[in-house]
Amino acid sequence: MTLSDYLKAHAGADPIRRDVATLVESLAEAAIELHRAIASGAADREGSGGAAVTNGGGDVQKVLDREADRLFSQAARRAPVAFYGSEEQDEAVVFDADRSLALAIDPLDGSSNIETNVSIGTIFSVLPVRPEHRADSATVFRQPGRDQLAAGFVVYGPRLLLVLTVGEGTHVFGWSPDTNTFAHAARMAIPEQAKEFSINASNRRHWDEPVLAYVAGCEDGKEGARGRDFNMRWVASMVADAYRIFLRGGLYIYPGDRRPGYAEGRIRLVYEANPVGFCAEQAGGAASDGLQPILDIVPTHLHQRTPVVFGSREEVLEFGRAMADPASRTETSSLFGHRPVGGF
Ligand SMILES: O=P(O)(O)OC[C@H]1O[C@](O)(COP(=O)(O)O)[C@@H](O)[C@@H]1O
Ligand SMILES: [Mg+2]
Ligand SMILES: [Mg+2]
Repeated sequence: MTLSDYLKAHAGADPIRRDVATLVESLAEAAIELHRAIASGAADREGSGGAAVTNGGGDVQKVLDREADRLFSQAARRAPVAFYGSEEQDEAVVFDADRSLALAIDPLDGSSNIETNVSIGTIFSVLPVRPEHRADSATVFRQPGRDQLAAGFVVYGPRLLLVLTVGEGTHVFGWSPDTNTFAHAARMAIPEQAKEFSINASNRRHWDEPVLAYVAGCEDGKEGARGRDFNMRWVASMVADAYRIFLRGGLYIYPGDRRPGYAEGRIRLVYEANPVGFCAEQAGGAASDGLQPILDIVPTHLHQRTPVVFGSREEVLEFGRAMADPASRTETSSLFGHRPVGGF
């Protein structure tokens, strides 16, 4: 089944679902274009002159970040998108407030890996536009992730893959260069148990006690309280870590830490944690900020950061227990260190 067939079957005669189908197809076309740009060596030309630019989040924008933003912005404009909120633009852009959808997007995820030929990606979240949003465009991206109509991510790796949920499970589609189409490959089911964890351990000295305690438990392996061994992986492209975790289980953790500006970690709620969280839940996994499911958080602004942990359901719960354990808690600064976890 092609992506197009899948979306048509989902949409039926429902006008909003048809709009979602049009948008997802348009994003998939832009992803193929970006894949071609990456494969052609555009990434190798990084740093070939021009002043460094930073986006609203303070991250350095690379040439490919801007090119990805241009491609997906055009794709959204061709589809029934009213509001376009991108990691690469300070403010949301209004295309036509009378249209039905809002798109929040991380056009290029894993930018630090661009020139190293490691998998990078695109993450997107589709939200409804209700009458109250038309008067004040800022409010449309304050909807909780639970309200998403569709979400997904593209992996530009050895294969070009699209992971998608429209609220009926999470599905992976693989692109074929022969037919130039995405074809359904599998419905994803994240294994309940994790054998791997993913965290940037170079930040260990900045972590709070509960995070230190959880990671120590994994590292202690069979000899420790967990009674089994864990492997560790960190690609530094969330899409690549997420796809591996969706396939074979595991836990991705980006906590708040004590570095200036990192009290709420690094990951953006609206266009990174929410779409991946929706895909994780729809694949039988879980996603939390340490206190509540990611999808229940009501965002305050487009570029808001959040601590995040997602992956195998049992391991997300286990992480939550470590966060709530008084024995591992101290009076520290970051969110995971302060907030009781559980009930997610
Ligand atoms: O550099 P760090 O701290 O390891 O963070 C890596 C994380 O940051 C991200 O690169 C953030 O995405 P961007 O490249 O879109 O800024 C994630 O993909 C990744 O998991
Ligand atoms: Mg990103
Ligand atoms: Mg990005």
